Amino acid sequence: MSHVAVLGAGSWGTAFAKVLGDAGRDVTIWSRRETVAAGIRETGRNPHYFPDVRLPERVTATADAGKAIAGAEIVVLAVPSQTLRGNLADWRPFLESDATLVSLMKGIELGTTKRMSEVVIEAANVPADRVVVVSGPNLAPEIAAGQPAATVAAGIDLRRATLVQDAITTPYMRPYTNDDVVGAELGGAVKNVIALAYGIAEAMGLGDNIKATLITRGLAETARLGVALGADPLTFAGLSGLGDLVGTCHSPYSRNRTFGERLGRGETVEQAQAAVGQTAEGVKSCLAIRDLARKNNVEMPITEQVERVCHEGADPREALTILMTRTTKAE
Ligand SMILES: NC(=O)c1ccc[n+]([C@@H]2O[C@H](COP(=O)([O-])OP(=O)(O)OC[C@H]3O[C@@H](n4cnc5c(N)ncnc54)[C@H](O)[C@@H]3O)[C@@H](O)[C@H]2O)c1
Ligand SMILES: O=P(O)(O)OC[C@H](O)CO
Repeated sequence: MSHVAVLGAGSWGTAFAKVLGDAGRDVTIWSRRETVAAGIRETGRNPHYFPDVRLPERVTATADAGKAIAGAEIVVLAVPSQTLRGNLADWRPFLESDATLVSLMKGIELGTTKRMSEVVIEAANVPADRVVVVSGPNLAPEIAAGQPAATVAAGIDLRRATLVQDAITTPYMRPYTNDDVVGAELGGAVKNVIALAYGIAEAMGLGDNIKATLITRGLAETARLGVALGADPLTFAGLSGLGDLVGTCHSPYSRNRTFGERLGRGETVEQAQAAVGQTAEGVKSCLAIRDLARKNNVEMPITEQVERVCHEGADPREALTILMTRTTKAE
């Protein structure tokens, strides 16, 4: 069996490589920083992200993308959404002609408003059936610690979705297949925006009623956009929809929720980014999702207000007032 390449040695790339290794796959992680790659090779741990987590012996690392990708039948993409296109331009020459490309990203590209699988198809110049999206309630620190979790491997080619499902099945990870790529990707991208709103609400000392409302109405606007783009509405009731939304909003591990809490305490986006350190996709994606919704004449009031708070300096209290005083309507 050929090895799996995991491109990106951040929080999720590292935890996902551990899952693959525990499922019996030989894994090569590509890290941008040679120090991180050397740390993984020499200590069997990612010194920057999970210094206390021992990676399986089958997992190694390199800072040479060509070496990581050559011969891999599965190539896992685990970089920030906004850098993916540029990264793929560099990696494309090394891809095997039948490799399955797995997207772990939960974002929408700024400017183009494209989903990550669309970016992969374009930038790697591969047909849509070669892309599988993995998305679900998958907080990396829990998974790195071996806590049980489930996820979705979504692809239009069931054979490839099943290939990925098999490659990540372990006693602590239970993956389901799904053919709704659009629904899986939108659930993952929009939940980050709603988690920002949830974090803001938490920091403002708002009660459980309104936080439950944010989750429920957040899912409603996610599904509205999804249906307009051809997703199956039922996908939003599944792991990559409601599951991920609830997991992210509730978890102190969530970078998006934490980022929102900092904004809700009055920090600027720059201060919150410096404190969180890692990728909080919703901060940039809220702009792209808002634009995508407007293009498709879909109302996304929570996303609109998160964008105003993140990028237009709006006061969260004013944003809440706007949401609460919208024209009343049927559910
Ligand atoms: N962490 C999680 O729990 C989790 C779970 C599911 C999905 N995701 C998604 O996975 C994706 C990656 O997130 P993460 O948690 O690994 O983020 P992270 O911030 O922990 O890691 C990002 C990695 O990308 C690298 N990177 C940054 N800029 C780069 C560039 N220009 N080119 C190449 N590499 C670059 C960083 O060095 C780092 O290794 C995001 O879309 C996120 O939403 C994360
Ligand atoms: O830490 P976050 O907010 O990026 O969320 C991580 C995962 O997407 C949860 O499924």
